[in-house]
Amino acid sequence: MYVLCTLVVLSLHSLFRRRIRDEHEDGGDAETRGAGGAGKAGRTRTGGAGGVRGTVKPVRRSSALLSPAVMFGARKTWDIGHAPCLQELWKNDLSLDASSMDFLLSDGEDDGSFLSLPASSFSQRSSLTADFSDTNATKQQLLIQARFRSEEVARQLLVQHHGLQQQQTFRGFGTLQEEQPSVTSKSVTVLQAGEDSDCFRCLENKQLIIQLRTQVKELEEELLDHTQEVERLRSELGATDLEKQLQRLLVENERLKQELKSCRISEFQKLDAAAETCSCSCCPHRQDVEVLRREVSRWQVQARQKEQRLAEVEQLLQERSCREEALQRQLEESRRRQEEAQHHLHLRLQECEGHHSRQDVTSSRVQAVEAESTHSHRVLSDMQKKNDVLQEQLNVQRQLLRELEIQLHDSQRTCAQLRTQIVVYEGEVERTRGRLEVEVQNLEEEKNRVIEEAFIRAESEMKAVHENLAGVRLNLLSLQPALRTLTSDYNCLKRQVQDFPFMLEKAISEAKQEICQVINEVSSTNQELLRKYKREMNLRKKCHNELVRLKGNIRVFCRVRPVSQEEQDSADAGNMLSFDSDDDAILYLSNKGKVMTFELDQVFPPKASQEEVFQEVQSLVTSCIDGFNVCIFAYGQTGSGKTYTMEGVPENPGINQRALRLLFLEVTEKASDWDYSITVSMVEIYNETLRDLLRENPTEKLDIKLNPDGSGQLYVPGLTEITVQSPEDINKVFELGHMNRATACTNLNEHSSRSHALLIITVSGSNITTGTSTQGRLNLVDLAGSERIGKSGAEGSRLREAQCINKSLSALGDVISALRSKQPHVPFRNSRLTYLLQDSLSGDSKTLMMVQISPLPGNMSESVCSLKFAQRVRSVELSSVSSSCRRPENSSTSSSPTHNSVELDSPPVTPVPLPISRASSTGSTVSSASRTPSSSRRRSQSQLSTGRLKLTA
Ligand SMILES: Nc1ncnc2c1ncn2[C@@H]1O[C@H](COP(=O)(O)OP(=O)(O)OP(=O)(O)O)[C@@H](O)[C@H]1O
Repeated sequence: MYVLCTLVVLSLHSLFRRRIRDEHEDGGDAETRGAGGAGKAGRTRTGGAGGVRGTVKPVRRSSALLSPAVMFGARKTWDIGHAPCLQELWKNDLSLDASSMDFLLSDGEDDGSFLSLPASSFSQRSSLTADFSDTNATKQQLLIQARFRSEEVARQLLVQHHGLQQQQTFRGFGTLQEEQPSVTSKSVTVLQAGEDSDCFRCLENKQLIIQLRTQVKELEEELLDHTQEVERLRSELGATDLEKQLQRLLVENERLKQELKSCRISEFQKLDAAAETCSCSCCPHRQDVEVLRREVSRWQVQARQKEQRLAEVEQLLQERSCREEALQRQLEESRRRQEEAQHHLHLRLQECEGHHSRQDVTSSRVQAVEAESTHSHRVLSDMQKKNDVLQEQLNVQRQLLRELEIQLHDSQRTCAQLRTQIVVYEGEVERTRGRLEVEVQNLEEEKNRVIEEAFIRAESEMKAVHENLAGVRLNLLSLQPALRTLTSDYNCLKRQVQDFPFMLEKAISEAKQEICQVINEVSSTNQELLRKYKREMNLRKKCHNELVRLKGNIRVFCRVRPVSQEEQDSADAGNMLSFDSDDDAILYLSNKGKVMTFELDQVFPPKASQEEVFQEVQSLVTSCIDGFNVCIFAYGQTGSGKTYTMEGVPENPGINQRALRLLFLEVTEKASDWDYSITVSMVEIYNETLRDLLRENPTEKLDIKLNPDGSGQLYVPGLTEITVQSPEDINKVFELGHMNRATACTNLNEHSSRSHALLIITVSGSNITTGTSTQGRLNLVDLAGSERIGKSGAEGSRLREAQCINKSLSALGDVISALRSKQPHVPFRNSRLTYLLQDSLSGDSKTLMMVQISPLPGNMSESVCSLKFAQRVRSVELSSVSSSCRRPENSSTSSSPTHNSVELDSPPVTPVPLPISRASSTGSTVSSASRTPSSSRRRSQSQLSTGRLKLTA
């Protein structure tokens, strides 16, 4: 019966619970439909209860689903249907996770079994769930407590239902004994009583449902109030002290940051203002501003580092605060559980004791009933068994109580440890806080210091800026009148600019007229200057000509070569030649006790250098640039130094190279006004044959012809002319000439002394300004050595060479004599040499004969001959016959040389018997035809013998 009643009660309980759950689900769904996740949680829980009721199905939930709002819709009670499972779990010592715990908490409707959980419990549940993940030990502990609680609640429910059944049963038994004493009737009564009881229970259950609903609503309201209250308290009280401290620090930090930022901004603004005010590069404040900027940037870097450090410390503090908070929550939870456990244990103990006392009462009643009925005996025995079971349960409960006490001790110990840990953490937090405060203090001091420094600097800067500003204002005040003046000027200029195009046009036309006028003036001035220049040039030329004329168009120099070392060893040059220390134109020659005096234009002693010789020659060379024809030739016996004087040696060049260098120098100096070109030709006359030494085939003979252009000039057809532009070109030309001369003759030395070598330099110039052009020619001649045939005893080809040489030299002497005596006829055609040099020996040409003398006594006779020849040439008195009277031979005769004149004017073989009558004794008016060689020779000899005679015909 008891079992039947229990089953009925349980089925009713299950039915009511399901109905409540359905109703609650309807409300919960309505509530959680908006909450999404909560609705899902409710559905999951329902499915679990309706589907697999007998198994523990873990459902994972997030901590968000455990919020009070969500938990409100799914109020937690102990599900009695899970009791066997819990027991089984307990027996198997299986651990439950948070989801299993959540699953085991389901709806309930019994007053006694209903475990009302306030909102604070729900809120703590989230922390409980969070604590599960902290440590396994804590989790296990909480699971054990949950098991205890579930077991305890299940047993309470069982006991309550059981007690209710017993009471009803006993009440039924009483009624039965009063109305129907028989056992059968008792049974029927019991059944009737069961039906009444069912009706009663139905009504009672309905009331219970209504009460429960009312209670649920009240609890909802209460929970809502609690939640609001908690929120309000939290907002009022704020967080814990640590949180408050942290918050305060954060606020302080923010404030400091803002302050620092504002200080920086103000400082930058001040600096920028100072920099803008003092924008000039030379302002000394600019450097200070730069320094301040650098310092501020350095402090910014340091501030950033401090901020980072502060953030790290804040983070650390926050972490520790969280940890401390978690520990505090853990401690609170532990305390709360401990109190709950104590409370439950106490209640259960009381209940057990009450139950025990009730059991004792029941036992006494049972014994009384047993005495009346066997059935009662059976019931009594059952009750005794039940009592035994309860006794056992009581023992188990006591055992559990002891275990719980042990657990309580453990919890207290854990609590103490946690407190110690909290104290440690608090100390650490305090230290960190102290450090932070010190750092914040330092930072603040640093910040204040920087701000003060910056402020002081900014103040000084501002002061300076203000001063500058005052100065600028003063300047502005002083500038205002100037500005007014400038404004008026500007307006005036504006008007002028507006009028500018017309003015410009007018000015341009005026300028054009002026320019035209100036150009005309300049042009006329130029014409005048050109005219004057030409006149001056002509004057200069006339002066030069007059000077040369005064000096003589034909000048005779004498150079005595030094005695070489070998010659000094072999012969004594002694006193044969001597010089006048007062007059450099006198040379004394003692021969056989007689002293012969020779007066020339210039005498160069052996010690005279090439440079000294050239200095006397260079005026003639420069005449060539002015358009004069110049002829310089060296005359003398073999070995007297002709080649040395004309060509020189590489380390000491002679007249040829120096003349060309001088020409280049002069031409370069006049390059601004004149455009000159210099051409060079080299020819050789050997045995009256003309050869071009700059040709590829130098053996080819050349001819001399009259220029077909009608100028009356002679020219050599096919003669090579090389334009030289530098001294290097000259060297190349000389090398080529020497090479060809060597190619033409097998015995160079011998041949070279037996031929005349001519270097012909033509200087053509045109004046860039005037357009006038000039052309001058410089003939530099290295004559062959004169030789006395009788003395040398030459024969054959040697004799022919000597005859040719003497003939040409004699012809040269005749030409020079004719020129100096201004004879109307000059026998140029008597030899190839004179014919070639005709242009350079006639007209305004200037001629220089360099007579080379050997100082050796063995060459005395040749030296005397040469000197006599030079003396004779020089001593011819200048004629007053005008140049117009002097006509070249070819101007009156044919262009080709006539042998008649050669024969007529040809001198004797040796230069010594030069026809004196032709050369000097006849005078300028005497014709060559009237001269008698014998008389002139005698006269000359007599004059020469005395050494005093000067021909002054
Ligand atoms: N002024 C001088 N100073 C030094 N040495 C000289 C001088 N004059 C001539 N000599 C030397 O005398 C020698 C003969 O001179 P050079 O050959 O010039 O005579 P030359 O008259 O040209 O003979 P040739 O008619 O046979 O050609 C050379 O060795 C030369 O170096």
